[in-house]
Amino acid sequence: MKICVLPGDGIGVEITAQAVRVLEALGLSFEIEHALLGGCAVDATGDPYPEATQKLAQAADAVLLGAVGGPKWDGLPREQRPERGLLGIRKQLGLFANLRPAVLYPELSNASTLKPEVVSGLDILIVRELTGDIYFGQPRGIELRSIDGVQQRYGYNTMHYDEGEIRRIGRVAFEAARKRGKRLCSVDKMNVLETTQLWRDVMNELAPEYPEVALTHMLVDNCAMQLVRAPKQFDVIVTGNMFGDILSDEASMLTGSIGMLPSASLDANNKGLYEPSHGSAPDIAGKDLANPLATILSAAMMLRYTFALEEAAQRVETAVKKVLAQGYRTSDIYEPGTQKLGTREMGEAVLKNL
Ligand SMILES: NC(=O)C1=CN([C@@H]2O[C@H](COP(=O)(O)OP(=O)(O)OC[C@H]3O[C@@H](n4cnc5c(N)ncnc54)[C@H](O)[C@@H]3O)[C@@H](O)[C@H]2O)C=CC1
Ligand SMILES: CC(C)CC(=O)C(=O)O
Ligand SMILES: [Mg+2]
Repeated sequence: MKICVLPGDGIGVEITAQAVRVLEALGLSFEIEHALLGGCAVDATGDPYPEATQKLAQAADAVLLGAVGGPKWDGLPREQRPERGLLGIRKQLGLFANLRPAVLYPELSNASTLKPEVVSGLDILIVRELTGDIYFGQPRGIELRSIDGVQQRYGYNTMHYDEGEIRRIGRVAFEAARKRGKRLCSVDKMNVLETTQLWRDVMNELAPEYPEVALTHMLVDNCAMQLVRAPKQFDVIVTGNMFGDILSDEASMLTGSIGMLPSASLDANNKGLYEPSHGSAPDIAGKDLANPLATILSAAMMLRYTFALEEAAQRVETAVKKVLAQGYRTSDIYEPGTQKLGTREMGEAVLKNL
């Protein structure tokens, strides 16, 4: 069982260290190797996804990732940006299915930005397509063009999906809904974007194969509103890469913090990359303030999806629940009456409960 760990940048280093300790404490025979991705890789090699990392990631059964990016690298040419390394590994490993569970732990009811009665029992799964859409579409660029006789900078990106890409993520979402609450909401912007008209058509074509799942559709702007109005109406949400990126950050706050939202990015054979849904949080990096629970819960998803170690996954998830029940909190989910811990201490509290 080979795991490639890519801490990345900013808080990525601090939070993956805690998740690795948890994995090691399980007493399973993992071979764990570390490599560079993102800004740290640019600094060391000039490439956000260097060849040595590619080899390790391809040879591993699973990848555990922290986060990449930060202001230090913002001025670089687009191809050298840390985020290109992240898109690169997702594409190269064929990780088209991004599962982002937004689950409210009852202890965090007051940390949610919504009233406890609106979020109690919240359990949404966002299924985000991860290797297509406008994040990958060609052509793209910023160039000088003559427009209305004036030389101007012109920026452009291309949104596209083929029906095969939509069908395979649709199947993942229907299967997930079948195993859960049997409700699937497909989110698009079909009223203005042809790409997402196709998205809706393909979802409708798949529906007869899953008669036990109730498929509905929602425009993305309405979905953004409904998530904060009445989030419990959702069971599984399936959407494209960009909409899923945005909606999952929004959904994270219903659970108390983006530091609580794990993710699994899977290929067709459940080889996976596991990472928290947040970024490198430069504002708190290096201060021992970051919440490591999203990364630890991502490691639990790794145990479940890639290694089929359901019992070990549940051990980790139970340890996280116990830590919250014992009143331990990092700053992002702190409220009076609870005990504030740093990143490392929170990792230790999980370890003690394993
Ligand atoms: N998967 C990845 O590697 C991602 C990378 N990024 C990159 O990260 C950098 C920063 O992006 P931002 O827009 O600031 O998003 P961010 O997710 O890094 O941070 C947004 C806010 O959430 C807080 N936050 C994030 N994770 C937290 C945690 N575990 N515990 C406590 N608080 C946490 C941060 O302190 C910040 O206030 C950028 O370079 C961006 O491109 C952004 C999103 C995902
Ligand atoms: C490079 C970005 C697409 C990363 C991100 O925000 C995400 O995957 O959630
Ligand atoms: Mg994001």
